Amino acid sequence: MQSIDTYNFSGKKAIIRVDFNVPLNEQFEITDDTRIRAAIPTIKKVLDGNGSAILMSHLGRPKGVDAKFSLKHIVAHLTKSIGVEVKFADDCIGESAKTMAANLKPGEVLLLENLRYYKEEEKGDEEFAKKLAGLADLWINDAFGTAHRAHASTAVIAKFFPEAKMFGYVMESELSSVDKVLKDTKRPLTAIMGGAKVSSKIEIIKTLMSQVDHLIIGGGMTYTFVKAMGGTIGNSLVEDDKLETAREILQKAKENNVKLHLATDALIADAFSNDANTKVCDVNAIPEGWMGLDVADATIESFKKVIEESKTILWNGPVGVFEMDNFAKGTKAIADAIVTATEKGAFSLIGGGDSVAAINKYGLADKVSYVSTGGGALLEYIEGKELPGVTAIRG
Ligand SMILES: Nc1ncnc2c1ncn2[C@@H]1O[C@H](COP(=O)(O)OP(=O)(O)OP(=O)(O)O)[C@@H](O)[C@H]1O
Ligand SMILES: O=C(O)[C@H](O)COP(=O)(O)O
Repeated sequence: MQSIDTYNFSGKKAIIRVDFNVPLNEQFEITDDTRIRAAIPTIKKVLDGNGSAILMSHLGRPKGVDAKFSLKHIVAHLTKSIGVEVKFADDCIGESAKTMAANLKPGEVLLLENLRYYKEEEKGDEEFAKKLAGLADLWINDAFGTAHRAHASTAVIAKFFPEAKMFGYVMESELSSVDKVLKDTKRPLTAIMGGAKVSSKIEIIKTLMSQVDHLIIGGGMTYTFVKAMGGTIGNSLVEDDKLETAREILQKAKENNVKLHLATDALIADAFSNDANTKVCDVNAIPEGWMGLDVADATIESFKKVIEESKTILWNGPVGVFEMDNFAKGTKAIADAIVTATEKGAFSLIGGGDSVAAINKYGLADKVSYVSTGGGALLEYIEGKELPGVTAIRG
């Protein structure tokens, strides 16, 4: 396996798979550039070694060519972040990309247009991968956020670079940070799972039950558990077809001696709006027409205590609708408690688009041990699944 630290990039063109799938607002401005900032050291390493960098990524889930998903929206921001003018090819394969790549000089950077404008990317098409590979001398995979996808640019392309493929620094640090949580765990290990994607996350909770000491359930996830235990949840978010899974998890917690912490009180609202009427009530007794949108004070206190006594912390998913100021208190309190634990020596790992957005919003990203660029990829890696983007390099 080649290493980015020792490879001689001089005069070479590196095609780097990055994950620049960043959130954009209506004006196409980047609202969280964590993924771009993370990729800079890899790009600079190539440039400083007298090589040139061809960057390729997807953005969103376009169905064919769609200007809304063009990577041209990030060119200016990227130029500023790298400190080198980024050239842009309005196609990722074809004549323009080929010519621009061929003319690229050492120290220069070229960004290719959205890979997902071609359905061949997600299909893992070999011919498409070959065309991408033809632009460069070596392949660096630095797209941890997309490492769980077996796509042309994340995995299939590897076969065209048997002797010249390597991880970038994002991949290296993501894998070693997660490995640290999984293998070298200081206990107690606490996982905090919140957010809204109950069905995709409840399965990973099942796996986590054999790894964690404490499991804190927050956010929209709460109400599927409360209902499974016979509580009344009003109009709160719930996934009825996961009630049985929730019961299995409760049972597994008992068997594995995992301390499962569920909210006891909730801040409820009569509409999904920052202006809704609110009140605090017992989490098991939410009236019809009301929904739980944040944890309330008693829960915050008990969650805080568990977090602050933990030695390893994994956080995925906010515990309330933190985008609305009136329902952000719980998520802010969790972030603060994680910072306190980290200051006391705990290792804290934060992953998932909205959890990372929350930690950035509160200016606390530098005060936790590791902020992951992965959402789904991080969860799949923790679950113990093989990531195609990792296998493509490591074999
Ligand atoms: N009680 C709740 N009811 C409804 N939505 C909630 C509740 N609590 C949190 N949420 C919402 O959950 C969303 C985030 O959920 P999500 O599962 O996507 O987490 P994430 O951190 O982005 O992880 P990933 O990137 O892996 O998807 C936020 O938009 C937040 O408003
Ligand atoms: O945001 C992500 O999780 C990655 O960029 C992967 O995106 P995808 O879920 O559309 O494949």
